Amino acid sequence: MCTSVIYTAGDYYFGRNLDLEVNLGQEVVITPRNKTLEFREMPNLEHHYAIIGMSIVRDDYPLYFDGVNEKGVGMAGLNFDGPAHYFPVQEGKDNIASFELVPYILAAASSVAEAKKLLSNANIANINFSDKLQAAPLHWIIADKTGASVTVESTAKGLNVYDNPVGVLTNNPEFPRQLLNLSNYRSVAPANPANVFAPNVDLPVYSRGLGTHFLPGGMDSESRFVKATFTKMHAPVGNSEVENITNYFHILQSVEQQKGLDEVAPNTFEYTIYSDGSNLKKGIFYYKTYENSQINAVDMHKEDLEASELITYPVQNKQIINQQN
Ligand SMILES: C[C@H](CCC(=O)NCC(=O)O)[C@H]1CC[C@H]2[C@@H]3[C@H](O)C[C@@H]4C[C@H](O)CC[C@]4(C)[C@H]3CC[C@]12C
Repeated sequence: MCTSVIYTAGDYYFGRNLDLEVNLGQEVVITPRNKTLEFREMPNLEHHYAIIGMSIVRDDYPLYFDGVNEKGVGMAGLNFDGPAHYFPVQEGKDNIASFELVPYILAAASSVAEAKKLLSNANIANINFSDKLQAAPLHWIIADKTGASVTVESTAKGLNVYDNPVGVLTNNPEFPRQLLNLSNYRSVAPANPANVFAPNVDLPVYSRGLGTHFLPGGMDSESRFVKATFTKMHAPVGNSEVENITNYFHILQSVEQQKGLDEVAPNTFEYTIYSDGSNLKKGIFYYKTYENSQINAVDMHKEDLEASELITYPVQNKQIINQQN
């Protein structure tokens, strides 16, 4: 499972947890402005916005899991196994393969509004990257540096672009149901609750935090959607970049999947392989991994964004303990 969140704290931060049972060997990949982006059914883009994000690279093509562009638009693909449906190539439509969607949007959209325009005539085409890399059933969240956010879902009913008022995405079920489910948690609050349950009975406030007693804590997608939304909505605003990115990772960690808790096959466990968060205005990509609790950063503006070849940084996976004596 995965969780993706946009957090507002003066600047805007966007990223995700990637939860899976296997490490696919992703790296931090920068696609500079003059790297030609090829699309199967759409014209190639020789010049476009620069992109940074987590990706694997196959045949010199960046298969982004999530990323942000230099205009402050962020996008992530999350598992949507079941409802996801891609269609045959359709005449008269903008046919985009699912694996192309992140580079297609981030290359050309400078806002969520522009992303919506790019999607207005889109058909998510059922095209595999290769025989080995078949299309993954995904849905997507797009967010920008104004805080706007949409969810993109291609189901048997067609392509839906939903406004996302909470700026959070996890996995199934379809987005409108995830949103409606939040109503079940209207009474969850940071403060201890008043006794409206049985006002004539003495119900002692025996613990701090009773307002969150019914906050879900499961690994499942609905639970993570509720918990990440609640945590984000009440996250403090920091006074510095370091404070903000620290807060951001705490939001993601509220729905971290620890090893051993989510068995997806006998003795095989999904866990949070990495968490990342980018400052959408500054183009700085931060990440940590399950093994490495340190926050690492790659600043896209420290690279030659006019270049024409992909730039990659290996993920730092080694835990470095700050030995104090
Ligand atoms: C499985 C994860 C989503 C995390 C998640 O929700 N996990 C588990 C679950 O809930 O079941 C998705 C996110 C991005 C996806 C990858 C990207 O879309 C890029 C690429 C696209 C190709 O069509 C398939 C492979 C490949 C490399 C995808 C494999 C599946 C990934 C890694």
